[in-house]
This record gives sequence, structure tokens and C-alpha cells, in this order.
Amino acid sequence: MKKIFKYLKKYKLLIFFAFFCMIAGIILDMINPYLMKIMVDDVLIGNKRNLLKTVLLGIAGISLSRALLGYLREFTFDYIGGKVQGNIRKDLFKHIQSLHFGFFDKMNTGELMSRIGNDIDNIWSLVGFGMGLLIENILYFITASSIIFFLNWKLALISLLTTPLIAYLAFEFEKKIGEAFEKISDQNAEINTTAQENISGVRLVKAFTREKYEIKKFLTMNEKNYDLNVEKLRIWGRYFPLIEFLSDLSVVLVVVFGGMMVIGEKLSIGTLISFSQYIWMLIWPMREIGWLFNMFSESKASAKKINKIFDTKPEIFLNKETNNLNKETFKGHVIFKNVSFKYEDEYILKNINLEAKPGNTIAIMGPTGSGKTTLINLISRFYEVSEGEITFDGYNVKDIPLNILRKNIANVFQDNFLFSESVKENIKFVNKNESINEAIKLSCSNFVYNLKEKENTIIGERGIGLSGGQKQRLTIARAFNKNSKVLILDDATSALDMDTEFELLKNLKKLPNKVTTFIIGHRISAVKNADEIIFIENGEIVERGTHDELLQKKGKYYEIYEQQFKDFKEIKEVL
Ligand SMILES: Nc1ncnc2c1ncn2[C@@H]1O[C@H](COP(=O)(O)OP(=O)(O)OP(=O)(O)O)[C@@H](O)[C@H]1O
Repeated sequence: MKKIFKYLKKYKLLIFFAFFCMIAGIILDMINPYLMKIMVDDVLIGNKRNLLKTVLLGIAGISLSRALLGYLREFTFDYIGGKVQGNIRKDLFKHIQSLHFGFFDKMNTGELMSRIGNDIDNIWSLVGFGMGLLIENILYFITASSIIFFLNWKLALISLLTTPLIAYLAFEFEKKIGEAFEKISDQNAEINTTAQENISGVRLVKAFTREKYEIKKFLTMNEKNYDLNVEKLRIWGRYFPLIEFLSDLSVVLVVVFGGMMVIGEKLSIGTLISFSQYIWMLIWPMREIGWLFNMFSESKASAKKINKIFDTKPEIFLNKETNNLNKETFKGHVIFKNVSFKYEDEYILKNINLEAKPGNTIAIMGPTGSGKTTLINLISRFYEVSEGEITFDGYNVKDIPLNILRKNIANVFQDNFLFSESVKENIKFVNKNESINEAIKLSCSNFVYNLKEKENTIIGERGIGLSGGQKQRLTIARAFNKNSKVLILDDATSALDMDTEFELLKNLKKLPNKVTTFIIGHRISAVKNADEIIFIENGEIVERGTHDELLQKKGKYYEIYEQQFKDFKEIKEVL
């Protein structure tokens, strides 16, 4: 909640204006019952007809101003709420963008969507509506109760008899409903995640005829959500009617005891009428308290979850200021010095040493799960090395500002993620001004020109309408278009036929800049021409050398070569 107040600071003047409208409205509301008292006691009973016009004009004027002030107050609070909601959403999105890979490994997309969506909307209802209403209710309560004490302190005491009990119930209610809202918010996030994963993986679900299972899974979650909502309603049902009953009891007490006082001529009829009007100004806040607490608890639960993300600090940060660096400082000289890496407590990479001079190609092979992707992820500092160091043109990567480091590295990941935009926009992802023709040509993506709208063709979130190989080539074109000094291809040619793969790898030498390349590959054809091939097993380099050297060693690489020999022989003929 403290964070929300920080966001409110910016709108001090507007908040002041909204409160001014609110307080002016309350003051006018307090005058009206008094005018009614004059109307009854003086005009009607006391026969002072000359006052009639003034009193009627007063009531009409007050009602009109009250409506205008109410509109201004509501509009201003709504405006502030919308602004605060927008600012928190913007900052949260920015913060999420700044977080490290490890955060995303643990957090699922559905949960993040809930935070950016539902939870921030809850904050809006609090700022744009709930908070003002709560303060207004408190002010109504304080002023109306002061006035009724002034009018008749004995009747005031009687009418406030139930208040301590209401306060106690409201407090208990808030505690219980708060817990319920936290559970509901968690459950909403789970539902979001399930729906999002199911829709993203709908092809897999259909292919494995798992629709029924998925529906059942979703229904179970929905039922749990329903149960939690019923539980919330039960809490509501347990407390709210009681709060309403106790607040209504005040009116009954005023009518009974006030009526007796009027009969006993200890109170004028006009005072009793105005008293009962003031009493409603006490009762409404009390009746709304449950509902307001409900809203508060919901927003509090949301704020807690949003704060948890804000409190997560990026784990990858700059070690020391190296202001003299810019993108051009780097030539693409990458060295791993005794690098080890652990996920939690388990070593994934052990004592890796390697050097890639500018323009070199380093190929990485090894069984699945041996640590190849982890190794190349360390270069861009997606994860931090646990021991040893990686240098980029002599600078420890930890000392290079992240944006400069990453501008120098173009990654092609294993999953061919493409945005739901045109081919052109996807390739121009980083270099908006760069022509994409060269990148299309070098990545063997000429198929683009056969699409209906050529490079302006819109492709789906995951490249719907394109083959796996076409998607791979577009992701490579995007990397080429980045013009970085280091290029990382993580199994990026696996979906290509051998001829296209050969053509594409040959094109690496034609890139406008000298590029240091890291290629992870499972096929000999993808790694054969590298300056050095390293073979990793269980996180350790177990073999290294050029293609010819490794063949002579007759080790792991040779075994793979033997297995793929048939395919390779065909390629050799092409070469
Ligand atoms: N975020 C993570 N948290 C914990 N362990 C992880 C994480 N990512 C990968 N691992 C583990 O690290 C090991 C190496 O994974 P890595 O992805 O580097 O292997 P790889 O050689 O690239 O495999 P593949 O050829 O299948 O892509 C695996 O045992 C994997 O389970």
C-alpha cells in the first residue's frame, strides 16, 4: 500500500481538489437537515411564512451544488485512479523487462498476466473509488455524530449504542475476507496460467487427443475458484447482515426514544426529523463499511502480489562503472577462463576454458542436457558465472553495461519465437532502419518473396502459417540484421535440410562484419567447418579440436561422425 501512496504524490493538487469537493459536499449535506428543522419547527409549526422562500431556495441551491460537487469529486478521483493504474502498470512492465532469466524460469506467464491485468485493475478501484469513499464515510460519520450530540446528546448516545459492535464485526470481517481474497487471487493466476498454456499448446493437446483431460483440469480449477468464491460469500453472509441489522437498529432506537422525547416535549418535531436525517449519514457509512473493507482487502491482496514482483531485484547488474565503453569498442574476442556454473547447488558446467578470436567459429556438441545452452547463455549474461570469468575483448562481461554487451551479441534461440507482426517488423526487431534484403538473402529466407504480401505478410505469435525451417530462417535473419560482433546459433539450423543448412552456414562468411560465431549443433554438417569444435559431457569439455583433429582422435566426435557418416558422405560430395 505504501507504494500506491508514492504514486499518488504526483497528483497532490488534484487530490486536494477532489477532497475540497468532497468536504464542501459534506458541509452542504450537513446544512440540509438543519433547513428541514427550520422548515418544520419555524415555518410549518411556528408559522413564520416569510422564511419559506429562503428555506426552499436554500434546499434547492444546496441540492444543485451538491450534485455538481459530487460529479467533480467522482470525476477527479476516477481520473487519478486511471493515471495511477496506468503508471503502476507501466512501471511493473518496465520492471519485469529488467528482470533476469532466472526470474522467468520460476514464474509462469499466466501469473504475470494476472498481476499486470486483474491485480492492477483492483488498485484502480481502490484509488479511483474506494479510498475516496472510505474517507468520505469517515468524515460523514464524524461530522454527523458531532451534530447529533449538539442537537441532543442523550438521543445521540442511544443511536450510537451499536457502533462499537459494528466496529468489532467490521474488523473481524476484514481479517477473514482478506485471507479469502489472497486465495482467490492465487487461484485466478492459476486459472490464467492453465488457460494460457492450454491455448498456446492447443495443437499438442489435439494431437494427443487430450482435450477431455484438459477440460477436466480446467473445470477442476474452475470449481476450486467457485468454492473459494462461495467461501468468500459465506464470510460476507456471516458478517454483513449482522452489520446491516445493527446499523438499522440505530434508526429504530432513534424513532422509539426520539418519539418518546417529542411526546414528553423534550424534543421538537423538527429536531427529530433532522436527527433522523443525520442518523442516515451515520448509518450509510456503517452499512458500506463491509463492502468497502471487501474492496480494500481485494486491493491489498493484489498490492501485496504486485509488490512481490517489484521487490524482486534484477540479479544481473553492473560490477563497476566503465563509462568509456560503447558498442564499437568490441571486436568479438571471447574468452572463458576456468568457468563453472551452478543452478542452485548443482554444477552444470565445470572448469570451461575456451577462446574465440574475432571472426572465429566455435562449435559446441554434446549429448542433450550436457550444458551447451547454459554455456552460451553465460556469454550474454543471461545467467551469472559461479566461478571463473568470461571476458569480451579483455573486459570481464560483468563490467560491461548490459545493453552494450547484449547489443554486441545476436542470439538465435532454440525456440523460434516470432511476434504477431509482419515478416519485416520481425526481422527489423532491433535495427529499424536497416534494409532487410541482405538478411533475407543470407539467411536463405527467399521464400518470403513468395508469400502473399511478401515481407509485409503478418505472421502469428509463433509464426503460424510457416514451416519449422522457415521460422528458423526468419529468426536467423533477425539475428543477421542485428549486425553484432558475436552470433550465437543454438541448434538453429536443426529444422533445415542439409543443402539449406550448408548454404546458410557458408553465408556466415559473407556477413558485412567479421562475426565471431558460436554454433550448437547435433549434426556434423553444422559444426564441421568450425575453427574449434568442443565436445561437452556432463558440463565438462571432454574433447576439442578441428574436425580433422577430432576424427583422428577417434573419440566421441568420431562416434557421431560414424553414426552420421552416411548423411555426411552425401554432403562431402556437394562440398
Ligand atoms: N533454469 C534452470 N534451472 C535449473 N536447471 C536447469 C535450468 N536450465 C537448464 N537446467 C539444467 O541444466 C542442464 C544443462 O541444460 P542445457 O539446456 O544447458 O543443456 P543442453 O546441452 O543445451 O541440452 P539440449 O541439447 O537438450 O538443448 C540440464 O540438466 C538442465 O536440466
